[in-house]
Order: sequence, then structure tokens, then C-alpha cells
Amino acid sequence: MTSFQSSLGEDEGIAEELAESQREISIAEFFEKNKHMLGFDSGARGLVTAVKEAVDNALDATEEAGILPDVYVEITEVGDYYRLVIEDNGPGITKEQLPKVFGKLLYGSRFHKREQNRGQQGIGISAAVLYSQLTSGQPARITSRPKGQSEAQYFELIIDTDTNEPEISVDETTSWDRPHGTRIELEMEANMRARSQLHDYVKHTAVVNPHARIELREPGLEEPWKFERATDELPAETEEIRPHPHGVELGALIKMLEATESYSVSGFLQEEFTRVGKKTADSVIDAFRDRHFGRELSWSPPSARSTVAGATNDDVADAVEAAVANKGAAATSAFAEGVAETVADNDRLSRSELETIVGNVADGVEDDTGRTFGSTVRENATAAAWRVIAGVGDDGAASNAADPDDADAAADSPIVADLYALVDGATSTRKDDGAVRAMAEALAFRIADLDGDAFRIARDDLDRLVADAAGFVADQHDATFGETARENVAEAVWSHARTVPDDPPKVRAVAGNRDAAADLLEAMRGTDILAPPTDCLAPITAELVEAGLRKEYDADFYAAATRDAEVHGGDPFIVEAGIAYGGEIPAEGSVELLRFANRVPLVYQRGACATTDVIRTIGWRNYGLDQPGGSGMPNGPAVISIHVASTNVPFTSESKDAIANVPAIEDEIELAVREAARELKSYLNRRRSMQQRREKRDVLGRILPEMADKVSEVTGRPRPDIDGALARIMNNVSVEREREDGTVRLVVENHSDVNEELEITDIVSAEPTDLSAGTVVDMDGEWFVQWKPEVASGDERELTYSVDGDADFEISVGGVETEKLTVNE
Ligand SMILES: Nc1ncnc2c1ncn2[C@@H]1O[C@H](COP(=O)(O)OP(=O)(O)OP(=O)(O)O)[C@@H](O)[C@H]1O
Repeated sequence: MTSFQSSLGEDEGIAEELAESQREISIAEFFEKNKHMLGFDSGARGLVTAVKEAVDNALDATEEAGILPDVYVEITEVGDYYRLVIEDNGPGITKEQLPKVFGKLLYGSRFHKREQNRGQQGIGISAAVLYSQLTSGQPARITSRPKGQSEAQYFELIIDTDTNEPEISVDETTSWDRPHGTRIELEMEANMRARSQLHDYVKHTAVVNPHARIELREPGLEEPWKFERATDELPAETEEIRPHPHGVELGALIKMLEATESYSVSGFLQEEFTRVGKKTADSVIDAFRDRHFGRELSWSPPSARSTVAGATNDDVADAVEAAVANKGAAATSAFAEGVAETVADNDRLSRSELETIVGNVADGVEDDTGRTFGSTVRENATAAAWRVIAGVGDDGAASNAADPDDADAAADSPIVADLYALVDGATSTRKDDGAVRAMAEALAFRIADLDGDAFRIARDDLDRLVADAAGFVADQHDATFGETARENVAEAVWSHARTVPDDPPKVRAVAGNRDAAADLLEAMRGTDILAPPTDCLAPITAELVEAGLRKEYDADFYAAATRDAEVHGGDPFIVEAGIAYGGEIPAEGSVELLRFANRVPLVYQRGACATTDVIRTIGWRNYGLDQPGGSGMPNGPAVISIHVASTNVPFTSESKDAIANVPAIEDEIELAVREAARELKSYLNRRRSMQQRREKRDVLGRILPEMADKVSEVTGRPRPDIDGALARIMNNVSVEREREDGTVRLVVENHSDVNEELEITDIVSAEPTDLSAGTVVDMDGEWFVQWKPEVASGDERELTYSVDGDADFEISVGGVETEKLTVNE
């Protein structure tokens, strides 16, 4: 029994007793106890996290202000503690904001912005301040000089963990030689055991931020580490965007519906979401109506039915005529004929469409005859015509379809014939006619049971109804309609059904009705909408991903890929991947994985990151890398880098070490990596085939002369000329120089199966003349004779010039892999 339990009294009043010990916990208090969540679990880690938070902020702030970042990081040992200083040349922070930025958790400028930033939560730097005060008891010392101000502001502060508010001990103006920027000084209990992570973070930050100048001084370094700017170009400026309709969740949508000032759903969609204009809003609303109201089934008019005995087009006219009273013979007949003719012009009609037709014809007849056709007359006429088209009886929908058990009655039902055609078209030809007919009748019978005579039905209900009819048919007629057949039948009926003309509910009604909001959300997700704009993102670009790898890794091969933007949770994201292979990269052990999120290197929690998971699931043997057991991290001399850029990177925790397993992001990571890996594969294949070629050539080069000697010895004839034989056997391109008196001939033979474009340079020690095409350049007493011949597969070219008899030559051939080249000088 715990001491808490033993301290409680008798059963009665326990709740009250417990209530006394309940109290609110401030966020600062919470994180004071849960430092690990923010990446401050140890002294070694705490130092790296503090540097990371401050440098990320410095880069965010400078870039946002359009300033090329100049970031200075200094770590020194001060007695038992470490002092961390980070300075930037950013826009500075105003006197009013500064205490909150550093002295209040969850205070920042980026949380509500849909824009690519390193910072997201407004917690990073204040968490560093909290860690520093907890471990060293010292306040944070901050100097900041906003751009355009003559003096800087100096603060010393800690966070009051009870209230999560800054507690300021010093607040004064000071002079500072930087024209603008921010300097943070934190003391903390720390150690340098995580030096390699710190170095990785700084080095990789420099790699993906070539526009930044970064300097690091730390106790272990004799010379400061300086990363100079590689470009004066800032990353593309990002724009804030609204959420994308494909990415919001129900709760967020309801919140947006409650907060919007829009009255109509169309206005709401256009105002609050990116990529929604009038046309897209209309499509979403149609889909919303289909879900919210259901669709109206449609039927073909008598004129379109050849199989049904009974009803004809004249019956429509007669029915309408009978439904109209007191309008005079001429007007009544014009109206009835007009309705019947227009109905006959349509392949299929729903109740609402018929209503529109009747309305239009009535308007026309009113204009022509001066007679008024009021709403009751119109409604009566619609009902009368609908009875003929859909077979609705006078007493309502229930009689519109015959009992399927009564074959004679079924034959009279107009919608059975219609459904027969739909079912027949939607099922395979192997279904026998009896089964199709039984299905049509069973469906008609169930449709007849729908409320009202307009046959409104939601897609889910239609699916259920078809399944129910299929069950009936299986029982009674021993004919099976499997899942696919049922789906096809439902789809055929649904695709002929019509979106209803009803106005969608207004925003306020949708906000207050969870089911309606869910219908709207489904409609948004189901409508094709342009991918979100990418100007809110600043990808590194494939070119710079590759350049970054080239800068840091001396490899034989590099490849990179940038994907198009996709959406998760309403936020767009872009994935980029790069691969470096061979060269100086260590061949032993698994490949190195570099992970970046919004240009920030991720140095911890590699095993818990979506990037690592994806790399492990790819079958690397297909791409030419060794992968023991066919899964897991591949081995070999390779570095893989992955960058996820998003307006909201889903991290596994507040310490932002690892990317969460969001399927949409994982898919894109996989596609980006596979894109780069495909290039690696073709490089490795090429390399392997060149290797085999080299080996074959070496063997041939050894045995051909021996064979020639042997042939000569056996036959007693002169040794055959084997020049050129090697090139022919190897399918090589051969370049052979022949000299006769003062004439030099270069013979290029292409034995390979592709056309070749070569670049041949002969460096000659005397001036060449009479060149066949080509160019010649005099370089201090050496003449560079150059040709760029194109030689088709199986063809040969001759290049000639004249030169003094004593001249020396040196040839170089480009444009063909050395393994495919045979040069005989
Ligand atoms: N060096 C700086 N220069 C200018 N403004 C800064 C600087 N550092 C922080 N800020 C401002 O202070 C805010 C809070 O910073 P903080 O590191 O706490 O959170 P964040 O960077 O927004 O998000 P995260 O918690 O994900 O790091 C930032 O949003 C930014 O507006």
C-alpha cells in the first residue's frame, strides 16, 4: 500500500479528499519535469539541443527578414558549467516581445502560420532557457538590437515555472557593435560527449544552407570551424497559405466552420481554403449534396423504351392534359404537347428534372396564351407525367413496381424495364437472362419502398439495397450476384442518378450538425482539387541536394530527386532525396543516412524516424546495394540524404528529432529515394558491364598475340595482322594512326552497336597542314588538331592532315568510355 493510499480516510468523502489535491499544472512546470520531451534529457544532449534551437531561430529570423545569415556559436567551459553564446545578424526582437520569446513556453510567431519554417511550436528557445536555469541556476542573458535602432536592449531573465511567465532581473539599454541582431548567453550543466552529433548538426546545417555563414568555437577545436557562404542567394521566399481541402480533419473543419464569417458553404470553401475557386467550390457542393441529400434516380421516358408495352409518349400528353383544368382547350393542349415533346427529347429524367421541364413549358405557354399556370397546376402536371414515366400509382410510390413474385404485374412496371437494361449492362454476359430479370424486379420492388416518389437515395443505402436484392435473388432464383457484380450494378444505377437541385445547408447549419460536416469533409476529399501551391515551401532542389553531397562526400556517383508537392493534414510537403556512392565513402557497414526537415539536420532518434523505416523497407538488392536478409539498412559505400519540407512537419515529439510515420509522407519518401536509386542502379549496371568488358579485353589482349604466333608457327605463314581484331571482337571503337611520308591518317572504326560522337585531339610538335575538316590551335609550339566526328554504328571515318616527317604525336579520345576504346598509335 502506498503512503498516499494509507493517508486517505474512510471510503466516505474520498472524492472530496482527492479533489483537494487536484490542481492546475503550468506548462513550464510540466516541461520542467519532462525535459526529455524537448530534447534536454542529458547534459550532452542538452547542449546540442540548445545550439540547435538557437541556430534554427537565427536562420529563420534572418531569412524571414531577407538578410544573409551570419551565425556565431561559442561554447566555453566555465568552472563546472558550460557557457553557450549564439549571435545572429537577424532583425532583432523588440523590447516588448523579448521577455516572452525567451521567458514563456509556447510563445512564438510560427505556430499558426502555414509556411515552411524551422521553428513551429514556440517552445524551443524558452525550453533552452528553462534547462539552463534548472541546471546552472543562472538567468539567460539576452542582447537584441532591432534593425534601425541605435541602441540594443539587454535582459537577464528566468522563467517562473509556476506561472510560465518571464521573471526579469536586469532590463537595460546597452551599446552593441552589431547593427542588428540577437545574442543569447546561456549557462548550463553539460558535457561534450555528444560532440559528434553537434558537429554533424553544424556541418549538415551548412550543407543545406549554403547561403549561411556559420562559425563554431568549442573547447575541443584549436581553430574555429568556419563555414563560409557558398552562395549569396537566399532560399526562395515562402508565402503563407491557407489549408488545403484534402488535408483537414473533421474537428478542424468544424472549428473553421464555426469561426468563418462566410454565410454560404461555397463562400466558406473559397475564403478559407487554398486552391478553391468558384468552379471547384461548385464541384465540392455537388458532391456534398450527393452525400447529404442523396441523388434522385432517373428513368427513361416512354419514347426511349422499346420493350415496354403500354405507356407511350401520347400517354404523357394525355396524363398532363387530364391534370389541367380551366385553362382553355388550346392552352391545355399546347402545354400537354409541350411537356410530352420535351420529355421525349431526354434519354432519362429524374423527378426534379421533370419539374423543371414542366415549369419551363408552363412559362412558355403563359407567354404565348396569356393564361396563368400556377404552382398547383404545375405540380399536378408533374405528378401526372411522373406517374406515366416512373409508374408511380395514384396512391404514391409503393405501387410503382410490381411484386417480383407476380410475373404479369412485373412486366407492366416501367422501371423494371429500365433497371433490366442497367443490370444487364453492368454484369457479365455470362449472367443468364432470368437472373438479370430477377435482379431488376427485386431492385424495382425495393426502390418502390423509398420515401416519396422522387426516389432519393444515398450511395450507402443504394449499396445496401442492391445487396439486399442480391440476397433475395440468391434465395429465390438460385442466381448469385457476387461483390463485383453488386458494386457494378449499384454504380450503374448511381451514375444514372442525378444530383438534386436543393440548396446546400448554410455554414451555420453544417457547423452545428456533425453528420453534415462529415458529408462536407468527404465531399472535399473526394473532389479533384489542384495540389497546393508550393510557394509556401522552399525545397533545397535536386541540384543543390546533389551539390551538398558533392561538397561533403568524395564519391564516384551522385544522384538526387525532388518530388512534386503533396498534402498531409492540410499542409503541403515536398520530399527530396539524394544518393552519393563509392569513392572515399567507407564500404564497410551500413550506408549513412542524412535526415533533414525544413533544412534542419536531424541528429537523434534515427531508429524512430519515418525516413529510416522507409529505407529499411526498400529492397536495395534491386538497386545494386548489399542488404543482408533482403530488408533493413543496406550496406555499402553510400550516403542517402532525405529532406522533408513542409508547412507543418509531423515530428514524433516536441524535440523534433524524428519524422512521424505519416503514410502520405512515407509514400513520397519512398518515391523520391527510389527515383535516385534507379539512377544508382543504372550507374552500377554500367560500371559492372564496363568491368566485365575490361576483364574480357585483358584476356583477349593476352591471348590474341599468342594465338597469332601459334597460327604462324603451325601454318608456316607470316604472322597474321591482329591490329583491329581486338576492337572488332570487343565491339569497340578503334582509333588507329597511320603515317605515310608526310601524311597522317586517323582511321576511326565504330564496331559498337550505337552511333558514337567522339572528340579526338592529336597534339603535334610541328605545324599541321591540309586538315580534313577539324580545327587546329597553336599553343606555344604545340599544335592541337581537333575533330568531333560522328561515326554511325558499323561505320568508319578517316581524318587526315600533313605534317613534317619528324613530328611527335600524342592522341587523346573523348566521348567514349575508356573500356570501349582501342587506340593503336
Ligand atoms: N534569434 C531570433 N531573432 C528573431 N526572432 C526570434 C529569434 N529567436 C526566436 N525568435 C522569435 O521567438 C519565437 C519563439 O522562438 P522559439 O524557439 O521558442 O519557437 P519557434 O522557433 O517558433 O518554434 P519551435 O518551438 O518549433 O522551435 C519565434 O517564433 C520567433 O518569432
